[in-house]
Amino acid sequence: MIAVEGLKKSFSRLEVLKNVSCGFEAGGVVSILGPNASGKTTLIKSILGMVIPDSGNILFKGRPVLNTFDYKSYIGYMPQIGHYPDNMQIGQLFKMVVDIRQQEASDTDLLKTFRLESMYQKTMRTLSGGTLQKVSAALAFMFSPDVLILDEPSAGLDPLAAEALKEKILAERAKGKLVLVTSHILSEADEISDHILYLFEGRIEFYKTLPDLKAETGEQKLSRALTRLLSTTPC
Ligand SMILES: Nc1ncnc2c1ncn2[C@@H]1O[C@H](COP(=O)(O)OP(=O)(O)OP(=O)(O)O)[C@@H](O)[C@H]1O
Repeated sequence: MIAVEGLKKSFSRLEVLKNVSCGFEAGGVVSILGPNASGKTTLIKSILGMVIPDSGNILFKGRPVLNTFDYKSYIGYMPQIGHYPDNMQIGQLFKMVVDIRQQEASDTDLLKTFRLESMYQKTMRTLSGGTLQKVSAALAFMFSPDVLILDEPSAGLDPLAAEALKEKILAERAKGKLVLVTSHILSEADEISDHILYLFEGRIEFYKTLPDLKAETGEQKLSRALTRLLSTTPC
């Protein structure tokens, strides 16, 4: 579905992605893990065309994405922190997105689960951080995209909302969707992931299936498997 080939990106003199190559297939959840500043968000923003790499290629369904836009309609993106117009109401935001897409929402599960419809009159600047996250999540899933890219999706969500989002991710994966998730919450990654991609200082330290990772380390939990595997690498 997505191929990343020899991706390099620097911000001034800081090399953030150092020759990253990986592929992501449909029908699975890939958790992109790694310490702060290891390049996780830069990698997903490169896939989304929000960061322009210095070199390397990104292919979506076999076609290079650089300077193209169409492929983005197949991707639902939930940013780490959603930025929306301060004075816009939640209802206006959803209407605006539907108008821009010229397409009715085909998946309103999270709108209902998070009871956002009852908050349509609230303006974005009055929302709590967690409610903003719920809005971002509902938007990401709204048009039933083939690929979901979720940047620390449960950060700031209350436990029930985080659980609901996890269930939604698993339901979409069961439909054959590809879900890329960055996270620092290992228990959550343990429950939802098919693959773990671990970035360290802009390089892929490893990219393995979760069962392989556990078998290789002899551990049952992802957190312990990572500790064993990365005992010489700071987390
Ligand atoms: N637009 C930018 N300009 C300058 N530096 C940037 C920019 N975007 C990211 N960086 C730097 O690139 C490095 C990697 O950032 P990135 O957000 O990809 O890390 P991350 O692995 O997602 O981190 P975290 O786990 O903290 O979210 C950091 O040192 C960050 O400060």
